[in-house]
Amino acid sequence: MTNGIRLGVNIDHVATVRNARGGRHPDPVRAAQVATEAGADGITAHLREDRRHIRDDDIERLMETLTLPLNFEMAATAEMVGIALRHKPHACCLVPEKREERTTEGGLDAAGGFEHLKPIVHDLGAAGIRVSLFIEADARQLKAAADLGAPVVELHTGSYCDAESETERARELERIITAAAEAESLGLECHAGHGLTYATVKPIAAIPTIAELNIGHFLVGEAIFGGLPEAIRGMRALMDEARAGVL
Ligand SMILES: CC(=O)[C@@H](O)[C@H](O)COP(=O)(O)O
Ligand SMILES: NCC(=O)COP(=O)(O)O
Repeated sequence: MTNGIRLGVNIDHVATVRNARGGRHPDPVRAAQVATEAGADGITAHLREDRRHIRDDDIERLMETLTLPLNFEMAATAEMVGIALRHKPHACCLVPEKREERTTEGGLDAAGGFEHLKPIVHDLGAAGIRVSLFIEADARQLKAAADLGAPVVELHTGSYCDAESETERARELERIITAAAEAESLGLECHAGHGLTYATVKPIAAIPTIAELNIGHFLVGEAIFGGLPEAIRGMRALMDEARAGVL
């Protein structure tokens, strides 16, 4: 951990490139090793129900070889809970999934899905897994996360990153700042992620109550041009600058 904020590197889209051709290259588990050497604080991998990027075998190999904490992103389904309970990763982040979406649209409806989520959060927590809920920066969802007994929330930064004007981006940032403060007052550890880039990371990393950012797609894209270690080190440097007040 550096300056109080951790960088979790999401390796999903290394698997997207591999799966475009089949076979084994590029290997997301090798990417996790490279990320470890480059100073990542954790590795995130999302086993989608349709297995479009990360596959079961990747999770098995990560659990065997990884020296960093694994943040296992998963839908709140019986199948995924079974996989999580078998592997017991450091953390499970419950995310919403739609078959037809290109990427994770919006946050988990922790309030609307309270009764469904309650036993899942309980069972994962009872197995010693740190449960996180990937939610929108919204007071109702934060309250539901706290009432569910999840120790962690991850705020979806997609709307902030995709904002089409500076006014809209400022409004989205304000929502995240307010939610991060609310999370702290509810006793929740606060993470954030989705769509973050060199251009958008600093205002989010500067929020003092955010303990972790999970970043993947942009880093994998940058790796094409300058290598994965350089991309990770570049992101790490921006996060550290933001934390030190250099915006
Ligand atoms: C939940 C989330 O934000 C990530 O898992 C991530 O964006 C990579 O997976 P997808 O792009 O498949 O949503
Ligand atoms: N939970 C967000 C994540 O792991 C990374 O999202 P992205 O940077 O790949 O969009």
